[in-house]
Amino acid sequence: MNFKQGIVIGVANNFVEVRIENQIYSCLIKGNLKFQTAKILVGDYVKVNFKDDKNPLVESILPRFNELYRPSIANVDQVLIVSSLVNPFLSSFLLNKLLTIFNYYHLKIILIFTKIDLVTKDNEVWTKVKAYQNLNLPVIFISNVKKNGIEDLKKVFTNKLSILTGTSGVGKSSTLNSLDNNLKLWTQDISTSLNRGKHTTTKTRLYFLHDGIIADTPGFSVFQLQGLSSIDIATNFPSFTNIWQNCKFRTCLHQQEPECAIKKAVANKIISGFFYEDYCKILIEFNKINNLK
Ligand SMILES: Nc1nc2c(ncn2[C@@H]2O[C@H](COP(=O)(O)OP(=O)(O)OP(=O)(O)O)[C@@H](O)[C@H]2O)c(=O)[nH]1
Ligand SMILES: [Zn+2]
Repeated sequence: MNFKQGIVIGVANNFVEVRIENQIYSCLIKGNLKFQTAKILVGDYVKVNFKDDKNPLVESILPRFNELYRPSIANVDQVLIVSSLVNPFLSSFLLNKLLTIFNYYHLKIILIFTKIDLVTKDNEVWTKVKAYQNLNLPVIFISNVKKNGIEDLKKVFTNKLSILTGTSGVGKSSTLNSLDNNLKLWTQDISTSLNRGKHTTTKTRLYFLHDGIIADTPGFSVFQLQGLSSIDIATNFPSFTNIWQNCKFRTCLHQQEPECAIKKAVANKIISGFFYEDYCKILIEFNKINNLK
């Protein structure tokens, strides 16, 4: 038997692309794996059988340590959330949604603020940025124009599988290019090297640069907190951590309930007002979508 282990970097209808020792192979999937409920995901470690040189065959999936849906991806070490400070102006509403969902998944989060070259010292964005710095998450400021902060960024994703996410126009592609300006070139090489005719790969794809892996996952920008309950939002919202536990009721949604520790912390400015305002808006939106009210 000639087995090798690799990581799935792209999934198509009837085959997957697997990276094994710096090489990319398109592999067929063993029949019984196709019908399993736990389908192969990007990020999966798989065992590939090379007994037939032309058609390497994925024999089994190794156990996952986590998995996300929409986009589907397995074995994620950390999430890099990219937000621009200006152009477009930092959207705390979107950022807070992303933080809520990733807190819920217990993922390590790193905040990346781009376009620092466009922001003056007296810009009002700094008030919000300070509030994010108080969340005790790693924060990296970068400029893709002046190439500031890029070395710091390289360090955080070394030896990790990181998801890069953020809304349109915040500078995700520019950031990937700052990390490695050959990236675009050789990702094109990969897709043209697969001569299996027309195929539709899912949008999630892994890129290897320096000593890390980055997943490009456009799907997160439109997420609507699927899969979470209102209590999940109330307990995973950024800046509420370690405070909501003091609410009188375990099911407190921090609205009209008596003895709410979150509302008290907002009144005492321990939690910044904009966090609570965003939270209320997100809850209203969530209830509308779920037809609860
Ligand atoms: N001044 C300045 N402009 C930047 C910076 N980063 C990105 N930009 C510009 O912002 C615009 C959007 O950047 P992209 O990298 O395409 O953003 P994106 O997040 O990949 O956008 P989508 O592909 O739509 O998701 C481009 O015009 C970039 O040149 C930065 O650090 N400073
Ligand atoms: Zn409460």
